[in-house]
Amino acid sequence: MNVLPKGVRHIPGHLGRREQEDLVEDVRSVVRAAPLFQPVMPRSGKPLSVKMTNCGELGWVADRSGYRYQARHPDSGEVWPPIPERLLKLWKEVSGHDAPPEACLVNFYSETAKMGLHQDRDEEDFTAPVVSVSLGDDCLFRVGERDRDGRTTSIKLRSGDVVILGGEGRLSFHGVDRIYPSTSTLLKNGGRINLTLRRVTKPA
Ligand SMILES: O=C(O)CCC(=O)C(=O)O
Ligand SMILES: [Fe+2]
Repeated sequence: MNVLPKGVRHIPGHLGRREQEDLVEDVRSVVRAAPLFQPVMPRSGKPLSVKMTNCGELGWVADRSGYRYQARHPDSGEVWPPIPERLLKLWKEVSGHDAPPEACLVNFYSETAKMGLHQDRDEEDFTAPVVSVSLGDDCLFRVGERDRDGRTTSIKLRSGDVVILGGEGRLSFHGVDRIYPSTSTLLKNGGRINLTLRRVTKPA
């Protein structure tokens, strides 16, 4: 069995098939209100391989001027749609944190997409965990420690799995090395959706 770094929790199969299907419907409504956009690397402008959107009071965006949270969609200028009730419920179940999430990033991975090793550190406050949900095709998820050169462990994430980075694991480096095409029947056109719930602002 893989030993995960301290503060990193993997809950395989937390969501059953029906719940996953309901979440996909929720994501579809979010995408209708806030279409997927193409994030790019700051400075270089090189596109990331994932497409993104958000729901919640704040959304995470990446463009030539940097990585940040903002209240509006970068293309349409509209506020983000609210975080679906189902995800607020999940946060209550697993986060161990009183205050609700402020941001939910929706990442869409095609069969060839990946995400380089990084820390989630654009938030003002790290006392709340990061809670993330996988839907659709399996992926190879890599997670390490607080420094980039630390030991890393790789685990397969499947549809319905939940990962929590909290406490000592809140700033663990992590990334997605690959997607395993056609491993799930959840999404009609294949690929993987990741939903990442975070608190952004410091408690009042
Ligand atoms: O897709 C995943 O499982 C991880 C996504 C992620 O790390 C992020 O959006 O910051
Ligand atoms: Fe991340």
